[in-house]
Amino acid sequence: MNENMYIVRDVLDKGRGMFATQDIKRGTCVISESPLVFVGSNILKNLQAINALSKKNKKSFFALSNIYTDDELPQEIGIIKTNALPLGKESNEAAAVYRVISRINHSCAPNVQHSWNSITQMEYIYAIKDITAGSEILTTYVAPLTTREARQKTLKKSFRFTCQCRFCAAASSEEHDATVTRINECSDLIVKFASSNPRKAIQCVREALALLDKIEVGGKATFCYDGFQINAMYSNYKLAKEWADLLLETYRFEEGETGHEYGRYLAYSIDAKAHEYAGRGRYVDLRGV
Ligand SMILES: C[S@@+](CC[C@H](N)C(=O)[O-])C[C@H]1O[C@@H](n2cnc3c(N)ncnc32)[C@H](O)[C@@H]1O
Repeated sequence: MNENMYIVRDVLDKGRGMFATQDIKRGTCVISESPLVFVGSNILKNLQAINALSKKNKKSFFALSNIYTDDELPQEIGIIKTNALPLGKESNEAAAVYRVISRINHSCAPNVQHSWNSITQMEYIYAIKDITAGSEILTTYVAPLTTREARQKTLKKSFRFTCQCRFCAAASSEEHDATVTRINECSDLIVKFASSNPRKAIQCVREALALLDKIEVGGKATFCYDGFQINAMYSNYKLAKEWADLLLETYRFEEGETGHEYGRYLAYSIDAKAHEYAGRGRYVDLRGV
């Protein structure tokens, strides 16, 4: 763990939070950390897991914030509900609580992204944009490609605060909503056109990537994957290789080399034909799209 890149300190109206102590370049792993405790939907199991913690870890756990103090919940459950982060789909466990990572506050315009690695059993936090020394390190607690209303509703219900980020500010929320709505439309159009009109599908991939560049909330690797897959499917292997390289680079910036898809994407960049759908469609010239 690199303790020098950040500090955890009090922050006005948010409790504690994490701040950069130096300039951090996009793609840097800001922190990697093993969970204090794994948690799931079984309350009894959660309480037993917390009870089994070492004295030091128990102290760290009970030092975390609890926003559910008025709800007559056991303190342990309040802390879990405030601090647990979901793990990846490939994990046997649902979520985990961390001594340091659980201190990261929310923004709908985050500068870091979480990534769970089920082999190392660690959570990694990667900078998705350059972060200047002194800035707060912020992740998103909600799906970033949703409208302001939906994000605010979830944050209020689950975390009991109103986000004041630039995308929630009245002046820019309408434009941001229109952008995320269009990105989601592009996503649907890619699925619709992938098998009938691959040129149109690639156009939608490019449009979504350009819009994501504008709002910088991460999530570009998914579209790079679409670009790669469509080119591989219609036997445009030279282009597929270019998309696979872009996919690998984008994924490395978003999820790091510790991301669980990194090995698979590396294989595509070495050999675009490694994809299961490679050459499945009749050849369509996708050059110049
Ligand atoms: C996982 S904890 C984050 C660390 C917490 N601030 C602390 O003091 O330990 C989540 C809680 O932090 C606070 N929080 C996170 N992001 C916030 C934000 N953007 N504005 C206000 N409060 C925020 C809320 O109380 C939320 O329920």
